[in-house]
Amino acid sequence: MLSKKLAARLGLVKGEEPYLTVTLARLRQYGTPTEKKVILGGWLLSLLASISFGLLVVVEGWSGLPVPFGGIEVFITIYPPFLICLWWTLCFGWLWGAIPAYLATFVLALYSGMPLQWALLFSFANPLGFAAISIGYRAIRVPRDLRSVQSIAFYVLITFIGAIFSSAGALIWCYTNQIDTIGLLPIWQGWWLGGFLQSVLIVGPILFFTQPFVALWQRTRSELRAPEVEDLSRRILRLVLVLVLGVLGYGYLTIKLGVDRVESALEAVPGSPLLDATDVLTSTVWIFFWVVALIVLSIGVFNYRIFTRWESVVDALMAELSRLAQTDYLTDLPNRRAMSEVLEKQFSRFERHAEPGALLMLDLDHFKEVNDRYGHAAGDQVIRRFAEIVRAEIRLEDTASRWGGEEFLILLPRVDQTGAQAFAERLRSSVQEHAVEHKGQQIHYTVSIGIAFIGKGATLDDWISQADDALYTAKQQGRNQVVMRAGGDSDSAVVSEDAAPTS
Ligand SMILES: Nc1nc2c(ncn2[C@@H]2O[C@H](COP(=O)(O)OP(=O)(O)OP(=O)(O)O)[C@@H](O)[C@H]2O)c(=O)[nH]1
Repeated sequence: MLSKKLAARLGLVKGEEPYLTVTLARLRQYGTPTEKKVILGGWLLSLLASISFGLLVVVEGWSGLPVPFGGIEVFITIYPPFLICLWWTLCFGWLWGAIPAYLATFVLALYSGMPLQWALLFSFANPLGFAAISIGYRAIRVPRDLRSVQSIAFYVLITFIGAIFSSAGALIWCYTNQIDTIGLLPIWQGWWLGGFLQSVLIVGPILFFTQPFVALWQRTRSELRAPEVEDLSRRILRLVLVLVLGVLGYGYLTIKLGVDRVESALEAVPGSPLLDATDVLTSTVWIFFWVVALIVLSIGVFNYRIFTRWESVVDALMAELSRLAQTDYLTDLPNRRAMSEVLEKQFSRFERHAEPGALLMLDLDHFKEVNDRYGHAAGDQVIRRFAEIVRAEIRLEDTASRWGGEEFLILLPRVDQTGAQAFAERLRSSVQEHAVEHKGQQIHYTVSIGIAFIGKGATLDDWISQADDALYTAKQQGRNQVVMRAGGDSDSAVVSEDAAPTS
């Protein structure tokens, strides 16, 4: 996954404002009484208003305002349920808008005499448009507050696509009302244009004033949000498909309905020289359409390929960056920052499941002398060799880190005192036995080890400082030895001692 910060800075896919959707189940579980009252009450009111307005549209015969568009008079529909439900979709999530939109249209369709099976299908038109819009905002996380060029541009694009999908209802409406393709053109044009204009001119300003408050509230109420399950490239792929289908569907219907209209008009004048010219024109328009369709498809595929490539490059870079930030450059062991995270996890496992764990603090003895006598490069080599020995000794579930300078910290989870002691002793003697060769010289060195166990009531810091104390005792007692300290117990026990020269 992409780093949030980086992607936000790029302003491309994970902006500051993800499409936060509130789920009903989470609202019931985690919502405050006021939130439940305001949101559920508001939504139920919206549902009632949508159904009532939907019925009014049919009862009052609001068939749309006639407006000249593209050479014909189209009937721009005003459909209040669309406005209300689009707002809910944009601010709370698809289901919040889709359910009232579906029910409002369903009641309207049945009232106007549409057969049940067609009404069931017809009512999906607006939810379909809303789905396209929410897919868009899920993939491209531009804010919905319409306070920037980017935010407005995306809103206009995605509501256009949403309007095209929603206008699928016009096809069913005309079919069930036996309106032929000639009559379908002005209705369909008016349907999508109406949806689009309502989105931009009415819902847009409402969104401008309300969305910042909704977003602010949603940001602070993360427990109400639906968890995100899909990865980014799937979301982008869905958006590309929706855009391609929307644009092609729009182009296809516009041309098909326009051409049908011309052809039927020409049937009335057989033998007219216009027929030939129209044939040429329609064929040309269709060729143009298929060429554009191919171009739109290729651009879609191409953009998706660029995106996935970019995402995998960024992912690899981020993984490498995070590895570098967590790794010690000299030994390749986890560094102090990484080890601190591991320790916190182990400590919480101890607190929750009383899972035992031993912490070993190790320090190379008289290391200053090694540096002074053989040089800093030799000292580095000793540190590297020591890390190799540690790596060879630990199990898969253990974590060894360079805590700083010539100090190391090793965590042995699920280990008892005997096991920890045996491990430390093995390590200590292995170091003693393996001299480091540097420029033909044998450098002998030793290590002192302090062990501490997690104790009840102790904090993580206590645990680390107990290991440190044990190490200090080991140093005090002559170095090259292991000192173990049980959790919470201030008594330390020397478990091994084997003084040895450092060179
Ligand atoms: N070569 C090298 N030396 C380092 C590195 N990090 C720390 N040191 C050196 O390690 C030495 C640590 O010295 P001290 O803290 O005095 O401890 P010591 O000489 O090991 O003595 P005791 O710990 O008491 O046994 C210092 O000279 C540091 O400069 C490193 O990455 N490379």
